[in-house]
Amino acid sequence: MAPEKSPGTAEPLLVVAGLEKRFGHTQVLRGIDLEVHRGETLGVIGPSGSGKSTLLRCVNRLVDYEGGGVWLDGRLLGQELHRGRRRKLPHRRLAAQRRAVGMVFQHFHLFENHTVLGNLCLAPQLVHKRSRAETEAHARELLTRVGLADKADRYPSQLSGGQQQRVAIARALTMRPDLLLFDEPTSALDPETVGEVLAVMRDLADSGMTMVVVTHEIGFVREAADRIAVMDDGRIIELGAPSQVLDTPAHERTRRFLRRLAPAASPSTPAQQPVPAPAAGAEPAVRARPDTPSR
Ligand SMILES: Nc1ncnc2c1ncn2[C@@H]1O[C@H](COP(=O)(O)OP(=O)(O)OP(=O)(O)O)[C@@H](O)[C@H]1O
Repeated sequence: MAPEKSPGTAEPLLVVAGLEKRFGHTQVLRGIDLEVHRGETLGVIGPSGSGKSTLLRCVNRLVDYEGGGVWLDGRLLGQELHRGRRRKLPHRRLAAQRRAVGMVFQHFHLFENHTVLGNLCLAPQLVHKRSRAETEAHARELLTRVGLADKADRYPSQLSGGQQQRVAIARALTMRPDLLLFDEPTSALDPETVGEVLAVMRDLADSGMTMVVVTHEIGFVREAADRIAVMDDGRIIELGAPSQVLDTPAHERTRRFLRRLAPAASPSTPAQQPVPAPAAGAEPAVRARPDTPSR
């Protein structure tokens, strides 16, 4: 039985303990234990269907789970104790908790009939009730951070996929989240725009944002992640430093997964060229997709 208070004394920002998730009769998560510390970037890799996206969706409570728990900054997310039993939080309190966890999806989900600036201002204006000027100033600051200061008045359809995803990242940041989750943020992009999105993510990681990144971009996690978790069949089978997991994997299933990827990911191949960080206010340098899974 998972504890009601976050386990351990090191006070990680995110604690996942004993997480179990089923879809119908299919057990998708089989007891996930995970801690992510403040400022840490955790990469999550693994074969298709191993439960990576479901893990993220349980963390930000897009889906319910059957066992275990998720704690952010020591608080059990989405549930409360009532007469000694756990029960779901009322919607309003759940929504408030969820704001602390930003999420960037594979698809950008931008509002097509709003400008880039409008997309960034919608949620903060509704939720924080800040002045329009203050919200816009923060949005423009974030657009500069993702290298799109000059695109504030464009509509999403006027941007490339990579630029739209950078807007989606900036939008996630408007709520000033404590934790940012990325669910395969580059897998829907044209190869030529993948690098610019990875560069923005790298910049965020360097700035101390706490991030969990589900990705097949092994070159990115090798460089940018502090640790990598390998998922297989609903379990974390391996967790460690990128060099340890990618170059000397302990688990045969990790070795098999890495062998199926492009050579750049395979154990004992040299690290790739670093992902360029974007200069403030400038378009991040574009680079080719570092590796593509051969699934
Ligand atoms: N809403 C759902 N209803 C039923 N089954 C689901 C649902 N979402 C996911 N699954 C199943 O859960 C398992 C894990 O899916 P999940 O998307 O978490 O894996 P993944 O590791 O992220 O895969 P991929 O790398 O292909 O995105 C799969 O067998 C999937 O079919």
